[in-house]
Amino acid sequence: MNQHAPFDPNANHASTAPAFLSVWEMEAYYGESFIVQGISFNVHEGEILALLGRNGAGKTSTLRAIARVAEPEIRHGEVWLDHKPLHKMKAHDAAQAGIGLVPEDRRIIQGLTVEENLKLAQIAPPVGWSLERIYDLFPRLGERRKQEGTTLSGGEQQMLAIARALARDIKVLLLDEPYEGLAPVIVDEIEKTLNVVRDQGLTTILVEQNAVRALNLADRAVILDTGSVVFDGSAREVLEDERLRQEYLAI
Ligand SMILES: Nc1ncnc2c1ncn2[C@@H]1O[C@H](COP(=O)(O)OP(=O)(O)OP(=O)(O)O)[C@@H](O)[C@H]1O
Repeated sequence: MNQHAPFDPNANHASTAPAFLSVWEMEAYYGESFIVQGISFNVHEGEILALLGRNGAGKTSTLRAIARVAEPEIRHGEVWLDHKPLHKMKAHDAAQAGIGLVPEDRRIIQGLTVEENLKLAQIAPPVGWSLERIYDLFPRLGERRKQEGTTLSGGEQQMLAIARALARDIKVLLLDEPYEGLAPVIVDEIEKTLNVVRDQGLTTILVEQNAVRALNLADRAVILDTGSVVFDGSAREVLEDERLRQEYLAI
């Protein structure tokens, strides 16, 4: 796309389905370091997009830029969510517009129970899933609703972090390495919940080191390498392309 052409959030960079979240020629910087180098990709409503690439490729930076947290700073390009210009917003407004970022460190609030963590997420409208619906999806959290959140196991804390995002009225879930450090059986449980979330129409961007797991779950994949998009297509295509897997994912 021409850099000077007016941006059309309905235009498609790589697919025929209408875009729900559009990243267009986004450049992002930490200070003077140019980390995300003018990337464009679309995410469609109700899909799981795996955002993959080697260490340092720029995956976390891309999620952070979309969520408009303090750094990295977007200095060129646009990000649109359901016709709203995220690139013009601060993190709080991006969250209000429907971004639900679950960072790698999960940020469970100390001194609060599971239920209090969830209720805190619902303190400002618009409210998302009810506690009842959340406990249906995550029975482990329902059983531990009175337990302090920081005393949960790593997998339970990851579930709480995802549940807390769902407790708000979000449109897109941004997950940064949700499987890190978790036993395969817990990863299975989290995958099941992500499938349910997709069935309910929510859109997810999944950044994950475990690329095989992510590709088996995702509908589409975008692969980054040194801050640029090197692949944008179906997840199955990546699984079937040995060269792509070896060159960019080392699998
Ligand atoms: N706060 C920061 N200040 C300066 N540079 C940073 C900062 N955070 C990340 N970077 C740099 O940005 C580049 C991309 O990092 P990023 O964390 O986005 O990559 P990643 O693909 O998520 O990597 P990983 O898979 O290892 O988590 C790296 O070179 C990293 O050193």
